[in-house]
Amino acid sequence: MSPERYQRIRQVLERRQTDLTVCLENVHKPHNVSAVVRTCDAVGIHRVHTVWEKKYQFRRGTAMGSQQWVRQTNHDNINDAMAELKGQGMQVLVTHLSDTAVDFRDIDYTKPTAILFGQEKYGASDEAKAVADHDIVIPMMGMVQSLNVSVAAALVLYEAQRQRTIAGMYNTQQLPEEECQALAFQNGYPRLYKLCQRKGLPLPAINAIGEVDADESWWKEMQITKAEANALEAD
Ligand SMILES: C[S@@+](CC[C@H](N)C(=O)[O-])C[C@H]1O[C@@H](n2cnc3c(N)ncnc32)[C@H](O)[C@@H]1O
Repeated sequence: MSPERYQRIRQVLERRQTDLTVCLENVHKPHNVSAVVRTCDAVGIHRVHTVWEKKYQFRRGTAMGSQQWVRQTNHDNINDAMAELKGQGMQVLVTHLSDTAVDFRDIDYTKPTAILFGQEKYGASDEAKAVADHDIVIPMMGMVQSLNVSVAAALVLYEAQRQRTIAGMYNTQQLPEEECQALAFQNGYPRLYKLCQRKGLPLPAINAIGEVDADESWWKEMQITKAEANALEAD
């Protein structure tokens, strides 16, 4: 990859917010999942959590679309997802149309936060609502009862981004360096990455100008030379 592309990738990864996440509960329409994940990337979210009950599990592994920059953790059920997020010290917010819900702009998103969005037709489950720290709502003034889930996600996430920008939270790298290097290699050298995975080899480091920084034995085990690797990626 060119030094310019590597710099751009670094800039993105150094702004990733590991303590802000989204949980999609049975959000199953591919265009909605893709749209939410795209917004997550734009806001700097590193990882998205998904829960699909049995009838939606065909979505596993496919619904994230082309968004290879945002990591995904899939949970078998909502209780596991909630337990993991709470265990990470996150405040859990459930987006939910209720009279007792808090206006989404009144929340402090600079705290470690997980925001749950519910199924397109039925919304969030009772289990999710029961363990949430807050129900949050985007006030509705018109005739329609609710927004499209990806629109709701964009509004809430950009409020989080606004608050975090003011707090300077995009100025400090949160993502561990090892994870930055792994993502840079995976996306900067996709074919080499696949080969490396197939051979079960450790991921190499990337140097300051974006080159693969591996020793001779790694190249030998990959059965490819640096020149061949460059040609492979250039195709
Ligand atoms: C189309 S809505 C589901 C509507 C469902 N009948 C309900 O009562 O929750 C799908 C998801 O979008 C989000 N959403 C849509 N409009 C919202 C609003 N005004 N406030 C908060 N969340 C909203 C929620 O995550 C919701 O679960």
